[in-house]
Amino acid sequence: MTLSEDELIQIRRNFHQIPELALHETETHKYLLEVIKTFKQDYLKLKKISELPTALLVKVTGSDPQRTIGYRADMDALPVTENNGLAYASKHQGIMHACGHDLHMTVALGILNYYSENQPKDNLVFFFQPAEESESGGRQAYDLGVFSGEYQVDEFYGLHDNADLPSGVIGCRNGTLFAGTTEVNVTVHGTSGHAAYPHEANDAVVIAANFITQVQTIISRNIDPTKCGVITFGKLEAGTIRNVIAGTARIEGTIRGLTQDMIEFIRQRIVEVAKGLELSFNDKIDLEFNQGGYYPVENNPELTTRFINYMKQSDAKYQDMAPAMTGEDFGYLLNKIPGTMFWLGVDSPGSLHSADFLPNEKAIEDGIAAFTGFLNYRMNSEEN
Ligand SMILES: CC(=O)N[C@@H](CCC[C@H](N)C(=O)O)C(=O)O
Repeated sequence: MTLSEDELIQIRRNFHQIPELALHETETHKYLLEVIKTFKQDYLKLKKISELPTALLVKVTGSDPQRTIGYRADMDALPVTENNGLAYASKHQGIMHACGHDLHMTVALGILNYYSENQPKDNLVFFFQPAEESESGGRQAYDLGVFSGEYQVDEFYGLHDNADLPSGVIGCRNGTLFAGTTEVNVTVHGTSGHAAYPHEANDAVVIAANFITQVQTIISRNIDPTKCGVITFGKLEAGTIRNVIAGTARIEGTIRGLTQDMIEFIRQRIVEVAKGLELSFNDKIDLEFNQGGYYPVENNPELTTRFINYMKQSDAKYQDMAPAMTGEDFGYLLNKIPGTMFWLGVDSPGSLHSADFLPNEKAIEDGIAAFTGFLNYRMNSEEN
């Protein structure tokens, strides 16, 4: 049975109530299986990955396959406490689908549901991917070799919802769509002591404050203003009480650039700033960098031109986009397999990753219609 709009919205709300952090998506995985079991099974084949147990691959066997087309939907949520007063709010304290992966999975299920009823010409592989926000689930799956044999994918597609685009609008661009990112962890080792005797201690809070301010000058003073770079420290922890000088501080952040060269440049300058602070404060600063699979998201020219041309002449609402500084480990998959990532507008009052993120659920149907329309054209048009 084809899922109705109300059923799809209910599915998204069910996902919304059970958000789980990267690599812990067990309830989500179980619910995905529950939903997929209600679909007609004739053309479907499910594959689990023992080393990545929350992931799920679903193959739809084509009637006369020329190729295998992959579609990825990410599954994980964020450590954010929801602030929307919803009847279907998160049941998991302090965790929220603040990046819309509940909606991504629902769109994927809608597309899968359609092709479970209407056998596609080409083979399709749906990849429900854990750990997009951290831990690089896409990269892990690829490196485990899951996209091989009958799950080998010739071209890959995936969407991300966009809070600022009108609901249902498809946004895309050829070339770089998203930045590459690298996670950075900083541990400042000072010496603790009494608040009244700062000269006998080495205050890690003061060093951390200097580190953060100096590192921000990399963006404002070291990079060409016409090129894009971002450094954000989203987490800072130090100390235990007001009258004890903190001996250590821990800072966690992310650096971003539209090219790998920019990421490398920012990384190198952070190392230099840390060395300078070690000299001036006589402390020790440990740095850890981890790019994982968060490569710049590079859309394939040929496939993306076809995708954009289709969207422009179809019933879909389409908008050309500038590159964004969001990251995605779909960048790793697109580095290995050609494909296209695109935005789906959800017109949310709160931004992505905020406690107020609230996508317009009407976008679910629009996303399904736009992408199934594209797939039917890709698979059946003479000129392809
Ligand atoms: C779409 C989105 O918001 N993605 C995340 C990806 C995180 C990458 C990595 N963990 C990092 O923080 O650099 C993003 O924050 O852009």
